[in-house]
Amino acid sequence: PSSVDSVTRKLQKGATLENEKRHLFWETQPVGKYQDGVGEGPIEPSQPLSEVRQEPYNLPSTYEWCTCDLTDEQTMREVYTLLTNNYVEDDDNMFRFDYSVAFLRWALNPPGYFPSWHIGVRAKSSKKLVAFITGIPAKIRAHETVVPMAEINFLCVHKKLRSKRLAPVLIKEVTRRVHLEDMWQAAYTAGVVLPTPISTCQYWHRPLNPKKLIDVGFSRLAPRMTMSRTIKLYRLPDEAATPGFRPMERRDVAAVTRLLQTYLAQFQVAPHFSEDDVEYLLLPIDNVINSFVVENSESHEITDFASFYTLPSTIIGNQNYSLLKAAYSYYNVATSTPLLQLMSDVLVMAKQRDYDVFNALDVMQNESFLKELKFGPGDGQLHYYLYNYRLRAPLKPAEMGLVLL
Ligand SMILES: CNCCCN(C)c1ncc(F)c(N2CC(C(=O)NCc3cnc4ccccn34)C2)n1
Repeated sequence: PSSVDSVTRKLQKGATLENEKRHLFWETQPVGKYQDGVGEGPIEPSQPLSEVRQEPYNLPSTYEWCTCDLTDEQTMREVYTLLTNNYVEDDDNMFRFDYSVAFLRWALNPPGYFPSWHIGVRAKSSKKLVAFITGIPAKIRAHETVVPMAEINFLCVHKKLRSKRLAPVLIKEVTRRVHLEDMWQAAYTAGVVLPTPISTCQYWHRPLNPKKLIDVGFSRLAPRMTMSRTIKLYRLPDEAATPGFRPMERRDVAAVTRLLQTYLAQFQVAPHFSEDDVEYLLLPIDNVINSFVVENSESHEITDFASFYTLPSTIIGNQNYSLLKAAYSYYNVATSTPLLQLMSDVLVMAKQRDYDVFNALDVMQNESFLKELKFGPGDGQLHYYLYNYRLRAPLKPAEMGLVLL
């Protein structure tokens, strides 16, 4: 009936209006388009620190800035509660990310982090945390240049405060605080299209518990397939196949760092990991980060590395299940074991640890194993962005060596 059409039209108008406002903000930022002949590098010059705006940007009068000390239990609880109730949902509002407290502490307090880059907005009266945005320092290589950047993440505005134009203020405030630390570039990802993606990647999903995924609507029974046939299709061995495949330990840090640096050198954009970064970021913390190595039984050499991070999702409004336990492929290096076999062993590890699904982006060499290991393409695209840094041309997913959390 025509009333439905007008509702749909209004919704679509809302979305495009949202998109219009979004572009109005981003056109004021140094996130320029690709221009033939213009070289690679910063779009705007850095400023003397004296010229950086000293005072925070203005908020609506009933709100105030705060810095969230994530080493404080109470503050971490407030951040967790804001995100688990108001952070990214899928387009059909069936799932919402449920980043855990342990994950947030790991992800946001790496060596050399700046407490001032963990930014919150509170209601002055109730002191309730209603918005959040974070930055962490990272060395990112773009082609042959290693650039100190801020990795921006966890931009979240409480559902009740949407369309109050808070997001642009949060982005400007984190940019100001990054400038105060004499850093002028940033990297971020988003499921939405903004000016100007440096790469657009595709999510792929490998069911581990296909019955639950179908019950909660994450995936659908394929045509002409029964549930029992589907369960059999995705069955995995009980043990890893590769001799010497085991969880990573502290003694492996130097070898894993060498493996990663050599491997990541082939990608046009990639993190520049030090041993300290590897020790902090890749040693196993159950239900946060799991990592594995292959140790050659004769030479005791570390020849391969694989890792995934844990990011559950709240299942919104399902009677039987409340949580989707998802593993996300992180960094994987295969120099002796075929990548296909290494990733098959990682799937076995995730299944052993009761994950429901294993997600991977089509970045790095992931394309080479996705179909054979029975991943299916997701509907989620992830767009990568650099702030104030122009590349010569956008990257194919296989040229992207950076995975953000
Ligand atoms: C720096 N941050 C980027 C990573 C945040 N990540 C993991 C993310 N960013 C956008 C996505 F599109 C996405 N997808 C994983 C695929 C997926 O599993 N889609 C179904 C689903 C299950 N749970 C949720 C929660 C929110 C959105 C979709 N969900 C799509 N992942």
